[in-house]
Amino acid sequence: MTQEALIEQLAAIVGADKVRTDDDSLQTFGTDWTKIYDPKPSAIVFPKTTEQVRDIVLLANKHALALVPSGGRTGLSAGAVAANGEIVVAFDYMNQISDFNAVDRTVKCGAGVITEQLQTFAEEQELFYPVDFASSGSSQLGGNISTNAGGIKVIRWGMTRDWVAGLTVVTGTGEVLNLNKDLLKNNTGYDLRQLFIGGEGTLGFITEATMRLTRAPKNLNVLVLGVPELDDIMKVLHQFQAAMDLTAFEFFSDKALQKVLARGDVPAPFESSTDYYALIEFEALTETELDTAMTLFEQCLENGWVADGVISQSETQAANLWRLREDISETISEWTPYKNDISVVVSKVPPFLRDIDDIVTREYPDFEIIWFGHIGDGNLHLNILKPDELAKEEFFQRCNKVSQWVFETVEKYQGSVSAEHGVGMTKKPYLQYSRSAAELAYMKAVKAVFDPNNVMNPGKLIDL
Ligand SMILES: O=C(O)CC[C@@H](O)C(=O)O
Ligand SMILES: [Zn+2]
Repeated sequence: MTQEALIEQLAAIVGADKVRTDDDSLQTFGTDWTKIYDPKPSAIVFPKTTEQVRDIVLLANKHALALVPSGGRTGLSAGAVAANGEIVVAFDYMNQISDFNAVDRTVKCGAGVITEQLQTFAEEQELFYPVDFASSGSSQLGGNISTNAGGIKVIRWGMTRDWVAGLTVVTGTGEVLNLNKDLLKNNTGYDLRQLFIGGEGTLGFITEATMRLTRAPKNLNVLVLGVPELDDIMKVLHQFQAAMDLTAFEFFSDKALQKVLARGDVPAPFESSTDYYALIEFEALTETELDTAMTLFEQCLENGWVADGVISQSETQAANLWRLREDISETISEWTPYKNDISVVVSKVPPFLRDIDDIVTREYPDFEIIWFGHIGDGNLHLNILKPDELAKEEFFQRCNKVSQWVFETVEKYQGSVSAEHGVGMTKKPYLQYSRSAAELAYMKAVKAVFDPNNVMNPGKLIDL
């Protein structure tokens, strides 16, 4: 099909004003935050309804076109990159929130609803949508669900998967499915909803989701502790978790902190510095929780695990302490980092981290290495920063070589090569370190059932 005919056919489905081919739009909507691949889509289309998405998918099947879904484009694994002339299906206009049900504590959201929009809506109902991350202001629910996004509160409230009551999807054959009917209990066989959560748009596109809401936490307190030894962070976690429920347990290195502080937006947590820091958040419904936290802090000091610490005295201070952790990713993006988002079960974190740290410090003596992440979930973010003088291609080539050893260690510890960022294109070559050959064969077979003509986000997650 000629480009002209393609635009005409797309315009017939969504209207001429909802198809864009100008260079600016192609560059913007053709990529995500990965910065590795150059965007090269052939058109951007903005459907407004599930039926329009279905018609786009049918058109793609008829003419062997490739479709890439696009949400807030905050992904870090190139899951929403169109680098091969694909048509980008952008969900920005499908951003309605409707059908709030106070009894069921559910609400219907278009795929293009922004995470923060749902969080604010929940607050207005005196409820809470707990999945949260630094990109909440721009990430969209369709993308969150397609990557099963995690974030900073997983230790208490779980991943996006845990909040999806029902889904409307358009499969790769153009079938519209309403999955799970928002039921809490539904044991009628295979839960197809779960295949689309974390499916990265490779089986079909999510157009609507019913999301669950919950009670809002009260009086959240934030504690930042300076921890000289990496291993001791896990001892601190264990000590706190044995005595109280935490809403977050994060960590970051001094190198990460120094980068954030250098921007001058937030003050240092305290005067002394240690190699690592733990950020702990907990709900204090009464004074008792605060007293418990203070006692635990003192015990950690006495045990020599912690050298210094601060507890938030106001919401502003709590927000500033959070920024020390939450601003890291955006701050270091200036160095075109090579990203790893790896996980193991929590009990294996200390030896796993030591092994990986040995590999990267040995193999990258001239590179800056930044550790941070959701250590309470066993999820570590390892970012290698590109030296200014090194070309992007050479830098990524050197990183790819070391990746193999990193992922062999992930495999040895039975961990995951992608904890919460998804697979996309960047982690696809390494999937076999986390998934067995038999699993991969089943995944391929599932892809073939839902998308036999390989029109849905081809080249991502798994190849047909
Ligand atoms: O940039 C990263 O490596 C992690 C981004 C995000 O998952 C975070 O936890 O801040
Ligand atoms: Zn993260």
